[in-house]
Amino acid sequence: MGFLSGKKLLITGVLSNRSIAYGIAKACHAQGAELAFSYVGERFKDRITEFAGEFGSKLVFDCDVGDDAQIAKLFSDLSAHWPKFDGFVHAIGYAPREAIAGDFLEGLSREAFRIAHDISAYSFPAMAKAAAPMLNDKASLLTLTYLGAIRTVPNYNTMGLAKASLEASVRYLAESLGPKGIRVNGISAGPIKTLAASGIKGFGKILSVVAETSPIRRNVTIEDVGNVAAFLLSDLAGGVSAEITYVDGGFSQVVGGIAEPAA
Ligand SMILES: NC(=O)c1ccc[n+]([C@@H]2O[C@H](COP(=O)([O-])OP(=O)(O)OC[C@H]3O[C@@H](n4cnc5c(N)ncnc54)[C@H](O)[C@@H]3O)[C@@H](O)[C@H]2O)c1
Ligand SMILES: Cc1c(CN(C)C(=O)CCc2cnc3c(c2)CCC(=O)N3)oc2ccccc12
Repeated sequence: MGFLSGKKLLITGVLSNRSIAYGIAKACHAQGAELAFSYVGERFKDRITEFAGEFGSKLVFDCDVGDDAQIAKLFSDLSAHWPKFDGFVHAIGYAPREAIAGDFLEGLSREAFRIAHDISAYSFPAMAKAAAPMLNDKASLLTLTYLGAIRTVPNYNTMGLAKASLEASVRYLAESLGPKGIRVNGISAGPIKTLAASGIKGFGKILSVVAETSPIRRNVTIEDVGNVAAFLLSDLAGGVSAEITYVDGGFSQVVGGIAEPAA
């Protein structure tokens, strides 16, 4: 009997078996959770249906979080299977490419800023608002953020601003939903080679610097993130809310460039 037995959880953001959301789904399934999935793009339906099958689930829904009607439809369709459920994972992030490369100001535009904040930040409270009437007490909401929200990470640029907003939404959602017994948290994950990381200039360098600098002297994996996510989604974390938990091997706590590189 896993520590998520009896929990019904919606997982967004599974795009490949390297997705952080895939690691989270795997860990939650291993602890006995019942899972549902959302994805974006009809062309991925078969792939996501296959992933869901790996986790004993047939519940897959197409939802572009940039469209309020699709968010509403996601939860009305889900309610046909799950009148009530126990939480969701928001593993969604996007900014136009020019907004996450090169000089911050050169890549800055009102449209790129709007899109980054709409998809990467607004979508989390928007999903929470739509899901709230269906959430059991002791439900748990979780989003994924990055160090670039609080520290300047070269090239992360407008995504850093969106993640700062996302992290603030964790605190305000926790305040709004807490009286209903619902907890809201974030995981700030270290860099992981996923599709969202592909094509990022200098990503390889970021990975190697982190592997050399972080106290655990390695990069984190989607399994590392998945295990902490499963904990935060469970009643074991009943006393944790409005919190950003770092799953980055301690990297964010070390002043770079001073420690001896790993032997
Ligand atoms: N990979 C990393 O280094 C890293 C580190 C810290 C945080 N994160 C965050 O983790 C989360 C998951 O990203 P990932 O690294 O697993 O990459 P990924 O590409 O596997 O997942 C990103 C997901 O966002 C989804 N998405 C994008 N636009 C969407 C939209 N309009 N509607 C619905 N879904 C949409 C994609 O379909 C995809 O499933 C993101 O929030 C990302 O910012 C990633
Ligand atoms: C780490 C790290 C990441 C991974 N990460 C934490 C992320 O949050 C990735 C976010 C992301 C958002 N939008 C897009 C893309 C990635 C690539 C494809 C695209 O067109 N748009 O991205 C970086 C960008 C610059 C510097 C570091 C990083």
